[in-house]
Amino acid sequence: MTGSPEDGTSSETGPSSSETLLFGGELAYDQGWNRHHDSWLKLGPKTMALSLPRQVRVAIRLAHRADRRALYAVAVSEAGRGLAQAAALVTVNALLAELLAPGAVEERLRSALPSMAAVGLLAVIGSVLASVSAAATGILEPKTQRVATERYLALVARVELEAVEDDAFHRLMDSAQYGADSARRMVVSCAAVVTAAISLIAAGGVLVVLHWTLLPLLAAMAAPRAWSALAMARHRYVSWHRFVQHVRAAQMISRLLIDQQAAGEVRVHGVGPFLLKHFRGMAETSEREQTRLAKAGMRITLGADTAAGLAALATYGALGLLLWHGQTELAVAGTAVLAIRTGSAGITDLVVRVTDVQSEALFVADLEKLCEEAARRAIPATGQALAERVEEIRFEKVTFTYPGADAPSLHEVDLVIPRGRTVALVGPNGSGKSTLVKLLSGLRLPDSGQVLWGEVSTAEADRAQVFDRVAMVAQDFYRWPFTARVNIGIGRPAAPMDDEAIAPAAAYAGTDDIVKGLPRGLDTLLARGYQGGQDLSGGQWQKVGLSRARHRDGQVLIVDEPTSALDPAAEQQVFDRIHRLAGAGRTTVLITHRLHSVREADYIYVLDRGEVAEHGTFAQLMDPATGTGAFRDAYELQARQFRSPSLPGQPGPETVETPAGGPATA
Ligand SMILES: Nc1ncnc2c1ncn2[C@@H]1O[C@H](COP(=O)(O)OP(=O)(O)OP(=O)(O)O)[C@@H](O)[C@H]1O
Repeated sequence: MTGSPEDGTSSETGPSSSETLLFGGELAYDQGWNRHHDSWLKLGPKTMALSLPRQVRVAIRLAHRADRRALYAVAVSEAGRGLAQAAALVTVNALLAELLAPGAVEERLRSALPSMAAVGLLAVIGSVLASVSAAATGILEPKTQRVATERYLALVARVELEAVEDDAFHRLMDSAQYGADSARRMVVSCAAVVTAAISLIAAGGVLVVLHWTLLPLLAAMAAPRAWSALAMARHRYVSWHRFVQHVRAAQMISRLLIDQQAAGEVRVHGVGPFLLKHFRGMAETSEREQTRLAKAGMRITLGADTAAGLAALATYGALGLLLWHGQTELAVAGTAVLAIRTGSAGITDLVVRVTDVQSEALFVADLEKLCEEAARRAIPATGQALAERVEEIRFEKVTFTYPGADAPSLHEVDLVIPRGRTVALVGPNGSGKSTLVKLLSGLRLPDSGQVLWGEVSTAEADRAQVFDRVAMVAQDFYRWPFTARVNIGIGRPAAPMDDEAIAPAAAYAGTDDIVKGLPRGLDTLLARGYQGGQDLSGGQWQKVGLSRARHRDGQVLIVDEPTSALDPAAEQQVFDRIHRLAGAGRTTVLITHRLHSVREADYIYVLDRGEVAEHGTFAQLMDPATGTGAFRDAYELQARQFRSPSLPGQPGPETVETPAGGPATA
């Protein structure tokens, strides 16, 4: 069956028509787990059995780190349960022998009493141990997940910025998130494997003692069910990988229908019915898959149950024959029936659990891989110490190319930032200003040349010390979905965040006035979509960002486009404050396209296509005798936009005079 994008129906195989229309083809999330698709299916029972100990070790190591006592409790109680089952089988054998022995009924009952009591006691012990195991697993599960998550998050937070922007590393991070959850589930599955294995060994052992022929009969009975469990697990796994995309896409469409940002268009453009139709299209595809899976499950189970039934018939027939020929006693046959039942359930359970452990282990392995990779790409925790007082930061022939880029973003840049001065970086879009400050602050390292903090280059320095001295308001500074207080205080997360500590920073950038207007003042949540949450305007956020940088109190303040969203009065105020800070001994690096605001900078570097086009003081750059014109032309272009010939008293564009007296060129 094929469908059309208009009716939202879908074909049996391949992408649905809704998928084709909305996503341009089969929607394939670039998730790490996709890579497991083949690897798991290639695993035969032998490989699975051989690799099992290693997977179990990984889970146990994590659980051990999470809660040693709970892990021991699970191990001991699961082992105890298996042993109790074995003991129960042996005791039942004795009990049946006593009950079926010749003699008076009263006599037989009396002699069987201890065995009866023992069977009862063993059942109680088994249930107590099962409860202990369930409780301990309940404690262990979330802790194991937390330990696994914390471990990789701590490592990931320390990797170089380059790794964060690397697609391959991102993919690994995606699958590692599943790994933490898998580690949790693996603990449960491992505990179940222990129980299933012990009860199987117990049943097998008892059968061998009773009559050796019963053991292969047990295997014949259990094999079809084990096979069906394995076959169904594989079916579900393949199906999940194929159809998880559809399910996710349907979820994504349903989220769009209630998305705050999309809400306007959903209503005004009538997008609602369109999305709803395709939601159904996507959901129906996965529903069809569920139906197919259910039918396949029915066929497999029917086949397996028939085979198991025939094997059971053969087993019980064999038992009957043994009895008939007097090769075994009735009591022994009774125990054998119990052992066969326990054993076949044990084998099926074991296969299912081992399959679970195996598939979860693939994700746990990803987690391990991520941790190794994150440790390898971590920012070194050691390095040369910076001088107490760094007199200047110097770029010496610094060249830097982003990974995968064709051309360098910075090329042989030389630049000096003296202590306590304001240095402005200006230049057209994409000229390398933001890249330069990333190298300055140690977030990136040069490919060649060096960035020196005093005598120490950032490549050799203890980078934690470099970061410690920098306060930064980047162009895309982060809007934390926390309270206003935290949004300022997070500039120095280890310091107190009380009113006294936050107030000066809030006042510095005019955030105090914004806070006064918030319903809960500093404790107002700045995140939409939560109760009591509120958003700010772009300019208000910019003030919060500046307050955060002020609160950080770093020796070097880097402000990248600090006023792009501010009104003219606020903009003037911010620049005044930035310059005042520099006067107080703080070094300031200012990136801006508002060229009039760099008049007061001590030094200006003009970048163009990753190179320093010219540098000097404002007066030098504006003077045709000393400036190349790169800065002066841009400055004049901006200045002219404020002068309109239609306004009385304003000169026309063609007659504009530069401050240095030279004619302006457009
Ligand atoms: N993460 C990145 N990966 C690859 N290339 C990048 C990355 N960031 C920036 N670039 C490239 O490096 C060059 C310099 O970019 P940069 O952001 O430093 O310019 P800018 O001067 O700050 O620009 P703007 O004034 O627009 O903010 C540009 O060509 C840009 O496309």
